[in-house]
Amino acid sequence: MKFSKRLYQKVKPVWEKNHRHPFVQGIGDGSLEKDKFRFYMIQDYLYLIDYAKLFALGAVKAHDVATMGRFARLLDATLNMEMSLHRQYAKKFGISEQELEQAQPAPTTLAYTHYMLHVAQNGTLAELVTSLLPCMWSYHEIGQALNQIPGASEHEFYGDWIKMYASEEFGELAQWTIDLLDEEAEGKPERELERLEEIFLNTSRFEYLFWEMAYHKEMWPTDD
Ligand SMILES: Cc1ncc(CN)c(N)n1
Repeated sequence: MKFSKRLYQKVKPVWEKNHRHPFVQGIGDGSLEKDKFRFYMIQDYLYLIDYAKLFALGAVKAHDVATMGRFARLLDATLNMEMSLHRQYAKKFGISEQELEQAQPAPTTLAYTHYMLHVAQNGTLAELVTSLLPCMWSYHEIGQALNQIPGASEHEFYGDWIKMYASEEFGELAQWTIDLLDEEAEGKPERELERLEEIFLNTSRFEYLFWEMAYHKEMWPTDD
């Protein structure tokens, strides 16, 4: 069995909870309150700034030029494809790019990105890829599921979000990352595979916390 399949089975209950989350369901049926999406979009923009850095670290840790090139492509796609969706939504909300970048990260955003950056800076290439994979893989899965709901991808507000994450282009990037992890995991001792499982579970749990944070618009408990 491919290692990615083993990981998928391990986190299935968490990913199912993500699919059922009211924020995700609300995007799918168009009922999500816009102020929740606005909060999410700003936090997600900050999240993606740090997330993009993981690909730069991946290029540093890559063993060959072809893999470096793939990480460069992922970095470019994050900054110029995925984040342009966020910039479009920001425009709809009347938020400038400068305001977006100067926003304050919520505790969950900070905790999630800092966990991945810690793993990426201190761990192996396999650990780095494992930490960033639930983000890409689970969003593509969610995008595809929501895309099956009649009319969802044509929704005047949330349709663009669904189309982006369901897209073939996004799916190819996710698949390349899955394949890289399967190659990197091959021949590793069980002790190291268990460490990868733990990382994959942690970032899958962070995905759930991120939906929760957005749904409840969670910031620091005090304003100072
Ligand atoms: C929190 C989060 N997780 C995943 C993705 C998809 N790259 C995202 N934009 N934001």
